[in-house]
Amino acid sequence: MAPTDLDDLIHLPGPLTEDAVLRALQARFAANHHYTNIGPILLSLNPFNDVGNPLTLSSTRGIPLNPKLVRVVQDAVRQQSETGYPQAIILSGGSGSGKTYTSMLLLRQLFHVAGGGPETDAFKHLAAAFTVLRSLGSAKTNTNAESSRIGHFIEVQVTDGALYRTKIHCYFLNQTRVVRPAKNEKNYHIFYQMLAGLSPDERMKLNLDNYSIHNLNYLRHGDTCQDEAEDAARFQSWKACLGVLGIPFMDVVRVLAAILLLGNVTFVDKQGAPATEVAVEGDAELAAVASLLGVPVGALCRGLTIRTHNVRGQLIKSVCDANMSNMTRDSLAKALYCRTVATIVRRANSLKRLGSTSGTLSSDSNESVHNQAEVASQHASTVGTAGSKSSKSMAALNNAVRHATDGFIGILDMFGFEDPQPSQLEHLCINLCSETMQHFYNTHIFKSSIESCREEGIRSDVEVDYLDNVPCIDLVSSLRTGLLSMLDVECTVRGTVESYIQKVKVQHKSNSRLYEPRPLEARTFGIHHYAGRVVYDASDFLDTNRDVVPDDLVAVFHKHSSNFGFATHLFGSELKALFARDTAPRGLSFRISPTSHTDLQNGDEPVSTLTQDFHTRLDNLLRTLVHAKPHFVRCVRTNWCEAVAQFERAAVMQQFRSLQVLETVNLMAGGFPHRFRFKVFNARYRLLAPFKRLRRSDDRVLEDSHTILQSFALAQQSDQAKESSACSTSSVSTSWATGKRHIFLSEGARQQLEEMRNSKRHDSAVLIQSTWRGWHLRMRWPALRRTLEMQLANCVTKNNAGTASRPRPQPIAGTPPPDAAEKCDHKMIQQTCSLFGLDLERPPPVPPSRSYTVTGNTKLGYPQTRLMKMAFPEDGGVDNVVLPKGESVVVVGASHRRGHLVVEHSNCTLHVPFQYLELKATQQQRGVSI
Ligand SMILES: Nc1ncnc2c1ncn2[C@@H]1O[C@H](COP(=O)(O)OP(=O)(O)OP(=O)(O)O)[C@@H](O)[C@H]1O
Repeated sequence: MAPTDLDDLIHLPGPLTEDAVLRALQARFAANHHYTNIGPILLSLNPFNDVGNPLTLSSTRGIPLNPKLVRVVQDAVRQQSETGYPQAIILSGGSGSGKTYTSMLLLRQLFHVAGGGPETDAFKHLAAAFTVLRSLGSAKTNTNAESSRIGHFIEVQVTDGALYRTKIHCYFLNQTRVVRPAKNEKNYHIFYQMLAGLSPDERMKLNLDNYSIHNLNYLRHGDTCQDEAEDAARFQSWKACLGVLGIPFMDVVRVLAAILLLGNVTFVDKQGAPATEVAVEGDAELAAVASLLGVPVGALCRGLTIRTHNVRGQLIKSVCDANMSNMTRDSLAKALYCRTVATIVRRANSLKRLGSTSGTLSSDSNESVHNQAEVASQHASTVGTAGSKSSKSMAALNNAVRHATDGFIGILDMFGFEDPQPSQLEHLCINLCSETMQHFYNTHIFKSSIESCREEGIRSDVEVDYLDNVPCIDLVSSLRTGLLSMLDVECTVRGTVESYIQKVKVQHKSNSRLYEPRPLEARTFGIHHYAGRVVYDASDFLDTNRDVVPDDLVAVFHKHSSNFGFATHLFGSELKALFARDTAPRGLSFRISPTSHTDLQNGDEPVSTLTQDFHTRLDNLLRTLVHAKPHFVRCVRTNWCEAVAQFERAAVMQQFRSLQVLETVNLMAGGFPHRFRFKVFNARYRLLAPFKRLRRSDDRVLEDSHTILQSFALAQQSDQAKESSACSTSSVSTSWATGKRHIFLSEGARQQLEEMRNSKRHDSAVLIQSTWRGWHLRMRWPALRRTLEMQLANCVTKNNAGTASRPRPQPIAGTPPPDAAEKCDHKMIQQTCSLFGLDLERPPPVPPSRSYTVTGNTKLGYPQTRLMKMAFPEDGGVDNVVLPKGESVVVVGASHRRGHLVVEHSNCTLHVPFQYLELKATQQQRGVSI
């Protein structure tokens, strides 16, 4: 087999080595095959030939979908429908490896299969939400010009076979970027798009008429290159999409403009003045920010520079120094930004049931809806027989129904692993997330299969040695001694960065995952991650982790002093908690990121830190994922510089090692990566065994499993005999093993079983369909034949009269050409004919003419009296017998000529086409009702 045809790496011939895998993939890449399977896992290579795509649902419209991506979606939809279990398509890989690109294609396909396609309101709504969120949540980084800085999980809920609703869960927004984009990187795309796309009038209203990327502090310190035309176009579609979501455009841009202008407000310590005063540089900008946020400028200035302290119950006010004031200003900018994003996500998710506009599952999945009900009823019946109390079984039934119908299909596109210089606390969180996803993959693919083989005494031919990244996750996030927990403690005791680093080094001095980078610096440490080493600069760790805005500042947005409802709404929960008591402000600190109202009721301290919050979100995500069936898509970038179609072996190899591609190929080709409970195995594959040999009772499941496997082995032997001449060199195992509770299957065996199952189901479907079609056609044949004869007779008459020749039969308009795959196989036709005793060579016999006619709901026998609708024959007739128009004639029966009736008139017998004769209901001609 040519390497380019090798679409599953488990069939790689010869010894499985890193070099062989790389060579095969490079050959496929050169032939434009960017997707390759490793059993059920999909490996995607990013060719970078669409850099510059805004990566929204709309911008990926014209991209042809690879069949392998279609398969991933179809599998997820089918499995969700068959089992009722939620499904999660998990995309992983480093930054720039193509996760977002692929997730957009998958989401489009998911709508195509389960959501009624791109014309539904649900799709348009989600597409609009994505366009809005992409601009707000993506930015140019050193490695990716369209890097997602929000991790998201898109949940598509499917109920009763129809898409019920979509939900976007966003995890963690990189806040520091809003106020301090790293060197050569950019702030969030929306700011650049806004500056390029606002009309002069809008710019004036937003006080931005004299500003550009080059004089706005939050933008000018990063990369300032811009494609204005492109940004302006993106801004127009962003604006339109806000409208689709029903979010007032002016409200959002007022906040964004205020953030940009806040960056130009700088507090400096007054020279020679008492330490209690700071001066403002950028009064005009401060006034503009206040007017944009609808608050008095004095109140805003006080909110930024004055802090209330609660000293043993006594409230004391103090003036902050310039440094503190500038930090508060940055906190406000971050809070405004991430709360605006959160509000938009909430708004996008608030669409309730999608009503008539939602699509239904395609025919492939309709069958599955039926299966869901079956699964539910199976749950119910088991519970019903076992449970004693009816209420219990009712609850179980409800649960089962909910379980069967409330599943979702999710697409997870989290941030990719990255190593910017310097790496900050938020990068540590992003890399922890990446580590956690890698651990999830390891557990699902390697750990669970290796451990269950060991538990049930199954020996596999290959020993898979994978790298477990638990030590690294423990180092960062273990409950007491993890770096993040220690950081929380340091924030509580008001420690310093140096003391924090010192404590970390002492605590983890023997941990090989932690290392000291060279040259030695007091504020840095290095971590050996699964995807490489990263040096972190902890200078801002404590402040970033505290993540607070003082209540003095939040209080400014209370509706008493603010006339801009949107800004008040952004701090809604905090304002409610703050003004629930008489004194406000009273020295509280709130989180920069939005906090729920319930969390705020717990006391006067901020409920969590940035890293605790991140942890909680990650935990929630994992809780969702462990209940779902995962479908992994592993993304790999083919070079580090976003060059089109360039396969750099070193870059790919590095990612292969971190993603453990070779280990995965080894396991899939030679191990037992799949296991089924006996009952589940039987339910899925029993159609492969002879029906009569199966016991189909609960206590004989093992016996039935063996029977099925025997049939499978026989089929394998006959296949092998056929293929022996092909002399395949693939080393893929097609073996299985029976354990104590499970049947263990190699990937090769699973693929063969699935192939046989599909072909059996296909053959059976063809048999049923052809049988039914045969029966149906025979039932219609008499009428069909009469019509055809009539048409023939008419044509012949016209031909004889020298008029137009018989027209060629035309295809029925709109009928697609027959699909080759749908053609009945000849063997099947033979089987059907022999089943019904039909002769293959001759058409079915034409049934005799009926001895009655049907009018309305009445059967009327012969003879009948009818009226001539027009003269017959029109040309005078052979014996000069003419039936004039309006003449009453006696019809004695149906003619042997199709479509004609026999009329007795003046001792002559005439065969008259029935359209010449009108049936008149008379007293004498009463028929039988049918
Ligand atoms: N299959 C593909 N074909 C063509 N271009 C692609 C493909 N996949 C990705 N790209 C391009 O590569 C770049 C990086 O892709 P993308 O942003 O999806 O990566 P990512 O893994 O989501 O990165 P991050 O984790 O930083 O968000 C984008 O410019 C995208 O247009």
